[in-house]
Amino acid sequence: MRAAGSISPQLREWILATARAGHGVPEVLRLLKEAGYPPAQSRSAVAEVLRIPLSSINATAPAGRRTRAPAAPQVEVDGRRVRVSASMEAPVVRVLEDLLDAEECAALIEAARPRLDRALTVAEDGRHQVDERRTSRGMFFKPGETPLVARLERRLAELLDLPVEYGEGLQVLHYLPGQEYEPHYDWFDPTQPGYAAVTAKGGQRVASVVMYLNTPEEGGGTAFPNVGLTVTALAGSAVYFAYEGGDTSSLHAGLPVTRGEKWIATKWLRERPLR
Ligand SMILES: O=C(O)CCC(=O)C(=O)O
Ligand SMILES: [Fe+2]
Repeated sequence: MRAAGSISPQLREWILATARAGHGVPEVLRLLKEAGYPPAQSRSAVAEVLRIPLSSINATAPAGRRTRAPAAPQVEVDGRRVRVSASMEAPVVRVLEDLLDAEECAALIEAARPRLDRALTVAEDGRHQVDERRTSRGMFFKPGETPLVARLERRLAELLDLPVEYGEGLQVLHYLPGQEYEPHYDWFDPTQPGYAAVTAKGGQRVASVVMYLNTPEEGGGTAFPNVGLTVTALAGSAVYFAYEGGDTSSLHAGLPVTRGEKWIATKWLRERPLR
């Protein structure tokens, strides 16, 4: 192990510049490994330079669970056939057809509609905040709040091979023309001061499922700008994507709705049980 203070000025500068350029800790570590630095040394250097607890980036910390990506061509879950119509590996993306039926989509929208509020994001200090990057309105269901929510949670658990306790409460978002969700990552940035608080229960997020509850007349797809992919918002279908914390290829956005409206339900999955 390297003693504190023995990091060369060049390495210190490089770590700072790379983190400031928007690369997450795992990406910084990957680049260091590529450049030939021993992993343990890299971890302690990154922890010291970025002033984050070594335990939050230590590879020896108990590894949490991951989701299983649904396999093409189709998966039988909850008595239905979910078709996997497109797959990508970097980032891990699956486009899922017929995950929800029309009645389920309509029932979720109607249950959410009276409870919509300005959608919040998680601030750097871990608190929820109103954010200009996210202009939609939304609400959260409590885990298992209604029989329909509970059934969807079980369906997703079976589909992704991850028990329901690893899932955050289902979120429903509503976008009107002009509203969007600008490019962002769903994983929590370990370099942010609020990281310990948001991950204290459940740990890091490992995957997301964005379910389309209606088909917008125009616009409103989910874009992955780093890989040039846009998934069309089609009622009843969904996009699943997984990321090891810091996977910058998972950058994604809810594109502006240009005509009509857009309703989605999002499920975020954690590496450890939340309850
Ligand atoms: O609206 C979308 O298509 C994307 C939503 C999203 O990224 C999220 O809820 O985290
Ligand atoms: Fe997202």
